[in-house]
Amino acid sequence: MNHQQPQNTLPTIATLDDLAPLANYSFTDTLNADPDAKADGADHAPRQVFSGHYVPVKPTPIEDPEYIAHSKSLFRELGFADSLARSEDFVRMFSGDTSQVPQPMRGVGWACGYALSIFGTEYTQQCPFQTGNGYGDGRAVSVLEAVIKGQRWEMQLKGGGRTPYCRGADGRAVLRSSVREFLAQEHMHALGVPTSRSLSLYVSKTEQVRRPWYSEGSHSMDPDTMVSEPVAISTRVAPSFLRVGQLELFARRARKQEHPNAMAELEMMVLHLIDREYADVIDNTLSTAEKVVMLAREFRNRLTSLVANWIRVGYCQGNFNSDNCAAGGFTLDYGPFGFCERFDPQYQPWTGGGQHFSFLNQPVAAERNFHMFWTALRPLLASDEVALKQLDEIRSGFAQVMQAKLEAMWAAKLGLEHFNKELLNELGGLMVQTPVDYTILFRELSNLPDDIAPLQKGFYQGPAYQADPEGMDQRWSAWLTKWHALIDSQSGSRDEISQQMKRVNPKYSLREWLVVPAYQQAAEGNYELVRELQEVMTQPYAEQSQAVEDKYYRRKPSEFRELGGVSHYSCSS
Ligand SMILES: Nc1ncnc2c1ncn2[C@@H]1O[C@H](COP(=O)(O)OP(=O)(O)OP(=O)(O)O)[C@@H](O)[C@H]1O
Ligand SMILES: [Mg+2]
Repeated sequence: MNHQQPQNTLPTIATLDDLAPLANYSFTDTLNADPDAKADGADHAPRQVFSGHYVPVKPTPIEDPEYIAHSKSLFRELGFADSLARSEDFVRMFSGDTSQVPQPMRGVGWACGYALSIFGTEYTQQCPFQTGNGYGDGRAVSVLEAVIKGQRWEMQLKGGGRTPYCRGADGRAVLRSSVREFLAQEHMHALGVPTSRSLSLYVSKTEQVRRPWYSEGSHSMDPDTMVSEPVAISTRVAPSFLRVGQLELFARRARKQEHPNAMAELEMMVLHLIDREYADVIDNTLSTAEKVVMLAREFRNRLTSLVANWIRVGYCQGNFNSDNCAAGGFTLDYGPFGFCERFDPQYQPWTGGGQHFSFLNQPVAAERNFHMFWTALRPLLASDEVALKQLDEIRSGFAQVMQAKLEAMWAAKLGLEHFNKELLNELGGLMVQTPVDYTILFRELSNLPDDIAPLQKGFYQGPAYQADPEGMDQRWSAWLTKWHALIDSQSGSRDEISQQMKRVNPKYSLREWLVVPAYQQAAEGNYELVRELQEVMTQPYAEQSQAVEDKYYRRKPSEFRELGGVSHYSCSS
């Protein structure tokens, strides 16, 4: 993804009519539609989809939409005027009513099927038909592909109504989860982590749906009540929304020879992925076999960088299944995510997620997804032994590349030119035992403090610390002395090292207890806090004002510990 777009060009798109001529639908124009689909896109009941890459679907608009927010930085990058976000026809389209879009935009969008693997194991039980033919975008509907300033973007409504993949659910996203996803995507972008982006967020003033959730003050792991929540549509934007699970679906069909076109559909999908996400690094004139090998190498490169970045900023995806793993190597699906506060290698905010998807296990989870990706590509190289061997070597080298990226990341977080295993392990032990606030600790270290007093701002003081505070403080001091000795042996000045550390250790992270009041107030029609969080969290490395620091640069208050809906949550849909 291109994250370094010029920020200062004047807006050129002030109306939907300005945007319309840029529409260019490569996905639906080059790939296969489901032959059983309805041409008018009125395809809103669960059913099996046996072949084809997509189903044409008309989104279902939310009732009485109201503007909450748009991403000013994405608007700037796209050359959209800010006023567009509140204009009538833009609001209509991005709250799901595509019946009046100006041509050559199309009123019918599309949804895609995908397969699911959890931690490297294929599943079909989640499909209502037990075949895998009913699983895919159940509430995500793409409504536009456009080439803007030379770059192709796809725009997808989340919560845009039922599709054939809805599995009997309502096709909606509630305001709570939409606010979280909207804020998190732009926060991650500002953190320098590749991600789908947020375009806009609209809520319905009248339409609500019921969801299981936590009663006030509940410490239950699972939701203990049902609540009515307003529905919302957030639009997310990315070069494509192709997932590892999507390749898997076509590879499974090819492997089982489910229909005569299955292998051809797999190859089309893979070549389309290369066009959409890898055109800048994979030469279009190469043979398919050469392209596939390069794709695997480049995806390995992106995926390992991505996960190292997640750990750098304290992000836990929570449910890193292959269907939540974008084949372009960026973050996708901000449902069960969370940012680590009290450091715990096994931090996992999603109650349904399991330890295998916990914070520091994400490199292993990524390797499982990469394994499924590799499995899906292999059939395409069946007749080319040399290419197959290259592909297999890329697969087997994953752990080594991942390790190298992690070591470089930890070294950078500590301002070191070289990774030092012993130093990191000692620090890790202290971080767990104390325990510390992940963000605050590294940010305070970035000031290269002479003693541990500033670090104590991030101490939660658990039982081990309380049992022997002086002993623990001494261990921290001893560690700090060792670290300082390494820092001082390096070439850069202290000031340079500090500045560099502050570029990799954010000051602000999207703490869940700060997001909760924002979506609660939004449900009452007050969007101030959502917009304030958007401001603060899109400049996560900046010091910002004293008032912002006092409010947002804080350990998690103890009253939120183990609180349902704050410290943990069931899949937030
Ligand atoms: N309310 C709903 N109606 C229809 N389908 C749903 C609903 N909630 C989730 N799904 C579907 O269930 C599957 C698993 O849900 P998950 O929480 O991973 O996805 P999501 O957050 O909706 O989607 P995405 O991965 O597109 O961000 C997805 O395929 C999703 O489309
Ligand atoms: Mg998902």
